[in-house]
Amino acid sequence: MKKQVVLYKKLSPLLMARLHEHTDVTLIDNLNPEGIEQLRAALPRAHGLLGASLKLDGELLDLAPNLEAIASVSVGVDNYDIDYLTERRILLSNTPDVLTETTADTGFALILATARRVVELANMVRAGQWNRNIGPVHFGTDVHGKTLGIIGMGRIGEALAQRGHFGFGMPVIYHSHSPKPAVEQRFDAQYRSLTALLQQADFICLTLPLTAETEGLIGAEEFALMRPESIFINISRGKVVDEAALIEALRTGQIRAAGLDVFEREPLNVDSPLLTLNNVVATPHMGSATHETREAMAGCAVDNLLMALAGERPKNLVNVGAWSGRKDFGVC
Ligand SMILES: NC(=O)C1=CN([C@@H]2O[C@H](COP(=O)(O)OP(=O)(O)OC[C@H]3O[C@@H](n4cnc5c(N)ncnc54)[C@H](OP(=O)(O)O)[C@@H]3O)[C@@H](O)[C@H]2O)C=CC1
Ligand SMILES: O=CC(=O)O
Repeated sequence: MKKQVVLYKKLSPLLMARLHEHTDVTLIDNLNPEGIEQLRAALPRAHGLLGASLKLDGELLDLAPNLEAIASVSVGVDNYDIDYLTERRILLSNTPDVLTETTADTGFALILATARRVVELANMVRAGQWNRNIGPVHFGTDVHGKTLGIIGMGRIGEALAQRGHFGFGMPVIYHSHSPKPAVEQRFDAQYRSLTALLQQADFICLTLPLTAETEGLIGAEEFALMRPESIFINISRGKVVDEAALIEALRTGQIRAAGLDVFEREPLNVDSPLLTLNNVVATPHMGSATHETREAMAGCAVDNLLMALAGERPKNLVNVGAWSGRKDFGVC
């Protein structure tokens, strides 16, 4: 008998065919209230789940007594209760690496767009307001040669450092749990405390995960350490930042501008004060959103799920404790 998989994200025909070959698939193609009801109805028979952008907590997963594995089509795993999954020995996998370069490209797009006011000035042209040569009131600020500050020197942080160092001649400073000698050597980067980074960087870029430790990491006190020339970029998760404090910092000129791909609540409400500010470039959580990368992520998730359902350790296992737990209990 084939195992039952519930998909809550559409896949390409190629990946769909691959999944169908090995499993019985139920597709929930919309996560509206009706789709969530369909998901709840499908959970009791599910052995595997594959999807993204949905909070899967214990309340929902208690409906899935046969669940063996969840393959998230994302690198971030803040939508999952890892302790709960580990306790139930449900294998959680994610999709690191394949999205690193694309997400760093998005980060750099936001750096350039905010510094050079690309969106604001392009909108001015569209609105028919380009009536004479632009002057200082419309000038931006240079990117090349400025100090790039990276908070969270992991895969994406490193890819951002590569772009800044080699592409734009930017001195790189960074903050992480611990110094990274290999990164320092490669990009001539220097480790800083969080406080020193916030005070010294021209571009302050968040590339860390949302965890209990990072939630609300950047608030009023942290914005107060930045300078009026500082540009703040968030491509990690909205909840790492106190959004009200960010809005205040932008409004009062405590910082120059912000490039934001992620928000406390997504999709961002059209009434958000952020959208009234010209010095904000807001994008719709599109860090990894290219055809190539999204297909690679989905392929990676399908591989992980099929491995897990075949009793093998998925390549990108997140909760290693669930695997050792399985072995201890003789499940595999
Ligand atoms: N906007 C988008 O579309 C996308 C957003 N993302 C987000 O980016 C995040 C990072 O992805 P990725 O680079 O692959 O992950 P990595 O795990 O490779 O890197 C994360 C880094 O953050 C650092 N970190 C974690 N907690 C802290 C902390 N409290 N203080 C300082 N540093 C910390 C870690 O440091 P150390 O190594 O020292 O422990 C680690 O190096 C994802 O979790 C996701 O939330 C990812 C893809 C797309
Ligand atoms: O935000 C995207 C992710 O992959 O995580």
